[in-house]
Amino acid sequence: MISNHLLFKLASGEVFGQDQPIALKLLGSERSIQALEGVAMELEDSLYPLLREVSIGIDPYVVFEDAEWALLIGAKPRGPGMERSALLDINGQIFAEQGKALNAVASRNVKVIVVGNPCNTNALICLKNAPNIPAKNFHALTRLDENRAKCQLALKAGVFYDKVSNMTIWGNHSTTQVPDFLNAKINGRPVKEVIKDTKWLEEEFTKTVQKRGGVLIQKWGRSSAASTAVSIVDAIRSLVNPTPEGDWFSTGVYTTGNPYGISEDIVFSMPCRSKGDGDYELVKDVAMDDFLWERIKKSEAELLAEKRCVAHLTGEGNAFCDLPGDTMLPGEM
Ligand SMILES: NC(=O)c1ccc[n+]([C@@H]2O[C@H](COP(=O)([O-])OP(=O)(O)OC[C@H]3O[C@@H](n4cnc5c(N)ncnc54)[C@H](O)[C@@H]3O)[C@@H](O)[C@H]2O)c1
Repeated sequence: MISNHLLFKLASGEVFGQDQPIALKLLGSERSIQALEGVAMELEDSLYPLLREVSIGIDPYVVFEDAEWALLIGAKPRGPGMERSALLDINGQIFAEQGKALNAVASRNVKVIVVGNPCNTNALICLKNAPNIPAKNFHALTRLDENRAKCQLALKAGVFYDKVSNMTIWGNHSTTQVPDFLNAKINGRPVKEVIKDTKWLEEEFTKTVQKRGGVLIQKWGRSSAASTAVSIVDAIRSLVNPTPEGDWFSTGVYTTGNPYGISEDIVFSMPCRSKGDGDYELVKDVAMDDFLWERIKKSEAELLAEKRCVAHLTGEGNAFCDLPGDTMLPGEM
């Protein structure tokens, strides 16, 4: 569903620019190969001037050859009654295999955006299986959460979305994620100066962002494929265009040497900036208070537990699953 929205945006030039020809290599599974053929036919029939190649396959070692960008979306949804630990294992295996394939055949400078859930831990599994590609090149998509948070703040303040900046999502792409209203700005002013309703900020806002995907599924009977595709476009564009002065974006990145004291060796969403060269730097001077830090620690604890649960897939010994409660993905209720 997500890919079907995204592919047409990629082919149109709205992501990498109108002067950038593009080759799309689509990885499917045995079950989805017919659907893939259908999508490829639709892409061909759209006569996009920038689209120079569409190829499909089910072997990541073939499909990922020389890839410059790997958008890892395919994964299994959590079925009724399935434990989060089971989902971590089933989908983790997909990302271990894809990490190995990227390591073997992709461009050495490939940028990887993991969308399939649980995306932070899948990204960690993927990068651990790709030791010859810099860990910095791997992202877990938390941009949809950022966009949802901006939308809620704009609605509450009665301003247009583009007036909301400096929006960080900290942590895991799950219901422990932390949308940061301490550092976000509206019209360049701290959110708390513009929205005086602290109770709303502390209680309603965070909950609304965390559960937005689940509410959407309940209403529409399917997940947020279109807005997720838009957020993948935003995530890529943030890496290939310079970040506006003073602003930043959120993305799940590998923690190594972060100034905030967040555990090393996990994939954690944090504020980042880019020069527009595909790379990024952490924003290192974001303010913390107890309320923010307490919630960040909860998301960190969840990610550390997820990591222990997939140790067999990251090459770190035997897995031990002690997940703190059965937290949800944002698309679940
Ligand atoms: N990070 C985010 O913000 C975010 C937001 C929404 C959804 N998601 C996640 O994105 C994923 C995809 O969502 P969707 O709505 O497009 O689901 P979908 O079920 O419509 O599509 C998933 C596709 O993946 C394919 N697939 C399964 N295993 C595969 C494998 N090993 N290799 C290649 N392809 C494989 C399936 O055949 C299917 O076509 C889910 O895991 C969902 O939870 C993440």
